[in-house]
Amino acid sequence: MSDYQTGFGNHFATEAVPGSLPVGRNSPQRPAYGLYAEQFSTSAFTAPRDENRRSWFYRMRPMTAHGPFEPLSRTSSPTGNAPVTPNRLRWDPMAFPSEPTDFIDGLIAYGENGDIGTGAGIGVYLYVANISMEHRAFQDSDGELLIVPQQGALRIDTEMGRMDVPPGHIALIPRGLRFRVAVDGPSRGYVCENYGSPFRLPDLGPIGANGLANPRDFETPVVWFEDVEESHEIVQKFQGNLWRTTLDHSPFDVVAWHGNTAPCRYDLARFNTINTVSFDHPDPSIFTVLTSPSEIPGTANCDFVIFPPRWMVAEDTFRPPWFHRNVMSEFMGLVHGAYDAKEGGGFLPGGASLHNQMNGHGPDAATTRRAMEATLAPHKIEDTLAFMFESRWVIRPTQAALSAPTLQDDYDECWRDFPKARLPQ
Ligand SMILES: O=C(O)Cc1cc(O)ccc1O
Ligand SMILES: [Fe+2]
Repeated sequence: MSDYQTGFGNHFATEAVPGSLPVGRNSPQRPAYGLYAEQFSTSAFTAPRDENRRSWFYRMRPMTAHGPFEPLSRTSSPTGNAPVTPNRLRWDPMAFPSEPTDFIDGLIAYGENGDIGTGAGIGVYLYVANISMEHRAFQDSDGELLIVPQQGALRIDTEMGRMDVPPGHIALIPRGLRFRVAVDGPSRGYVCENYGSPFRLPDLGPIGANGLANPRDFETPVVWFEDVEESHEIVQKFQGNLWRTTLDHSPFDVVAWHGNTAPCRYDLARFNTINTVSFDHPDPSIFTVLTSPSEIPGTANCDFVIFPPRWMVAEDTFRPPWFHRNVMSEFMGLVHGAYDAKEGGGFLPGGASLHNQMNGHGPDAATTRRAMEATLAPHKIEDTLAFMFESRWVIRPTQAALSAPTLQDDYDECWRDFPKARLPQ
């Protein structure tokens, strides 16, 4: 006969071995007996309190320690499409092209979710470019573009003004606005194409009136135009496909404008990073720069989250990101430096990783060992700038991304060799 805890949706607590459940905290530096702490999130971190669901597990081995899933012979999709892999994926940075390649030609789709037709979801791209767009402009009717340069400063000329966007900055281009990108040497970066509601600043709740990304640090260009009577190609992305037409003059001929939809840039170094000054590793939603809400409160179509340089001061805490299964799907990139969950290497500037809905991920074995052994003095994580596009829908990797030579075939190996907990006899 089993024992039970009664009630629906309570905050339950249960332990099979006395002393295995930490008291008053979630993620101590060394959980009892060498157990591993893991968060199991079945709602978005930011779901309203009444809807928020998560539990913490203390287990003998991290659930990340497994090899790739393979299709069961019975796996088939009702639509006949290839099954979406549940596997954790990681890519090395793309090489720079040897052929002349501009921003449009160098955009490579890595994943997508939702549906362009109904205006939900995101497309995720990486770009590599080595020449500027000349007599050519791009218009994305399918979504707003969040551009994250990783190498090479971009000069983005838009119908509403011009912006310089070096690595460490982001640019936000409204859906449908025409723009061209000039590069200064080999350039690489990431793009989130947002089919859903436009990105906005997150509510701050108990943080108060100030903090995270502050409105006054976003910079929208003043008007700029050119009077050029030369042929220009206009490339439009519409319902997933590229279309082209020509104009006999420059599209950048807006002489004045007013209104509240406009491009902007933001220096991520201005982000006011907030974190614990006591214990436990807070949910990464505290690092949200911008959010595109969906129709479910607190459950984003897409959150843009950064992991900037910051002080780590938490006491008796496992300081890196914890082991995690998440109802939300996470695409990550790295602008520079190293990411604190992957000290074992393999997640490189310009590279990317994808941890889709409910698939276990977290610190690699090297990071875990070091974090459990560390002396917990205040420590500044310098030279780091990772980010995440986090979405309520599974991000389906594209065929191009799955067959790219940069796809690592040994990603799962980083979660091998965790020592098993030793329970009292
Ligand atoms: O590295 C990740 O996957 C992102 C992430 C960061 C963090 O601080 C906590 C949880 C988490 O999933
Ligand atoms: Fe995660």
